[in-house]
Amino acid sequence: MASISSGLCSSSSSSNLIPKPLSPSPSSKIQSQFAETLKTPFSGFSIKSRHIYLTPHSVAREVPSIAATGDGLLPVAKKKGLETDPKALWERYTEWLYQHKELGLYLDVSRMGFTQEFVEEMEPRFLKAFNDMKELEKGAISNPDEGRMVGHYWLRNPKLSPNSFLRLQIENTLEAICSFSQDIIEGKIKPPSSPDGRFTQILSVGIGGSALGPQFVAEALAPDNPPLKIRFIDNTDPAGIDHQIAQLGPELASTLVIVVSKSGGTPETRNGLLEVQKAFREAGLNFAKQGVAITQENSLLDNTARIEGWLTRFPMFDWVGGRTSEMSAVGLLAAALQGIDIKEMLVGASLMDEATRNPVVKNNPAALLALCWYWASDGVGSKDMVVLPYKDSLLLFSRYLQQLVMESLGKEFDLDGNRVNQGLTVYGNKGSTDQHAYIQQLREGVHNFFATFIEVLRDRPPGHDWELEPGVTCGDYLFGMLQGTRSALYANGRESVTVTVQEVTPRSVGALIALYERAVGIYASLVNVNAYHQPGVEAGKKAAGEVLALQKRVLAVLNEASCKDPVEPLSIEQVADRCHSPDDIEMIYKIIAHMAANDRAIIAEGDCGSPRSVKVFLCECNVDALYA
Ligand SMILES: O=P(O)(O)OC[C@H]1O[C@](O)(CO)[C@@H](O)[C@@H]1O
Repeated sequence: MASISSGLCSSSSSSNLIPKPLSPSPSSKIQSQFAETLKTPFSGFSIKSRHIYLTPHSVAREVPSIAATGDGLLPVAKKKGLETDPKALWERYTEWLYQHKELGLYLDVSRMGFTQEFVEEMEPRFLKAFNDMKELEKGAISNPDEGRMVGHYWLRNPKLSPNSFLRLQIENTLEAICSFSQDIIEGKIKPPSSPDGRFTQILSVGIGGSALGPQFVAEALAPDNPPLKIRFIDNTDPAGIDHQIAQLGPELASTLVIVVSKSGGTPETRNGLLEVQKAFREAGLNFAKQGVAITQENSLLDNTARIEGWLTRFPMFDWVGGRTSEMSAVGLLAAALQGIDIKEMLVGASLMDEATRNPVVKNNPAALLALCWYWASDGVGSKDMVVLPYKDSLLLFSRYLQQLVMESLGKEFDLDGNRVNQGLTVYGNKGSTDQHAYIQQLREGVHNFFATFIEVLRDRPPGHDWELEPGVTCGDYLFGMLQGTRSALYANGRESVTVTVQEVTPRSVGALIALYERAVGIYASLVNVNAYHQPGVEAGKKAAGEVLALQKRVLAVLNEASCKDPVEPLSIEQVADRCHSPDDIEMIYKIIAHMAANDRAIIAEGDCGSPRSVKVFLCECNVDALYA
């Protein structure tokens, strides 16, 4: 059982990786049966020969090298211009391996096929990118469309802030997060009607950048028995919301609800809040005494929380974007309440920030990543990035990166107004689980990706490992799967990057976040797009608003017909005409089908499968609405 790190806001050594008790090893009989079932390791891909052949009674034998095999597919790598000679590959590996000693982090780009000429050609662009990042950190308006500074780097090093006002804001907020979480954990701030007088659960309501970071960090770092457990409402799916509330059950009384929205007006988050407030009312609880808001000053949410007298409010700064907000109150409050050492996260990020300011590409891990992305995708997103963390606790890293990378880089226009339709597609779950899902296609199918392996060297807390067959632990298999997949992909011409950390700790997670934040910033400069706005999301939001406005008109028309005596069922065409929206007929049909599926409309004739035959009226006539 892992215990929580004692000083959640201390910057001393972490970690939540307190050794778990040793689980008893299976009896020797079970062990040998188990070993039998594992006789053919790595059967999911074709590494039939390797230097060390992992069988239950392994004997090192002379076999062809992993790098040089992959089922004899080496020529494919060669044809694709990739280095294939094992010695030359080793040379390339050692020459390009980036190491951050203090963080224990490595970046291996040797399995990307970029050439020296390419690196040299990219030099001027990198010079510009480094300069852009420097200006950004100094407080330039690096998000020109929104007229905003971009300051997530200041969050982990407030001294860098362009003025002392911002610096104080950051420091005070951190201070407030630490003392508030301490008070909650120690029971100094209590829920009003909980029997044992302590908050036990967090319900975090937010979406996108206001959810993905906290979700990733909770999964990666929360101890097995955190002081407060966390749940998320990150959608406007009523069934999903009901599920979260039902799971809390009577613990709703000891749930701290954190509502997170930078803008304070995101509809999904507002809906989540209203649903949760309803659940509180129904349970006879006072929401305000258990509610916390994280939002920009004077936003709708901020004003609501202030007027209703919520427990407290934390600021979200104008100059921090949602997808880079993990080190702001958005990520830190939830993490601290779960007993995660947030100062260690900040130290990790700050160390990485320092390293990624290095103006020499080879010595700058974020620049190296950006170089690889550019190389693999021709600087136009022609290949996808598949992120494969080989560690269960990092499962959500790929989802987190998906927003960070795709919302930042996926842009129609560049900074000069040219239509470029830029982007870099990111997906992935975790290894070796994905070995048994989609890696088949990665190795042999359409070649439209490059991979990023995330490797964690420490399998388990020290002293807890055991050999499930002679000389081999469970973690060795995970390691073998990663290395084997990397080799097998490469042998078939599929490039990859490997990021290695020693352990999953607050420090390494902070560093990983900072590494990718900077890589995105640099890459955006390389391809000349604004990484810090998201105009494309607005189109969908606007269209959603229009659908809801149309639904109100449909309801009014149907209500009028349904209040007649006798009730007048209407065809879809009639509804569209009466709404003065004949061109929206398809949407009107969908609105009606949705209402019918939710018992709010009655299909009098026909069925939803044949739209033209449908005649519809409402379940109830709303007389008040007639005169509204
Ligand atoms: O924190 P907010 O303002 O609720 O926004 C949530 C998310 O919505 C977006 O603005 C996109 O719609 C993201 O960029 C952001 O992370």
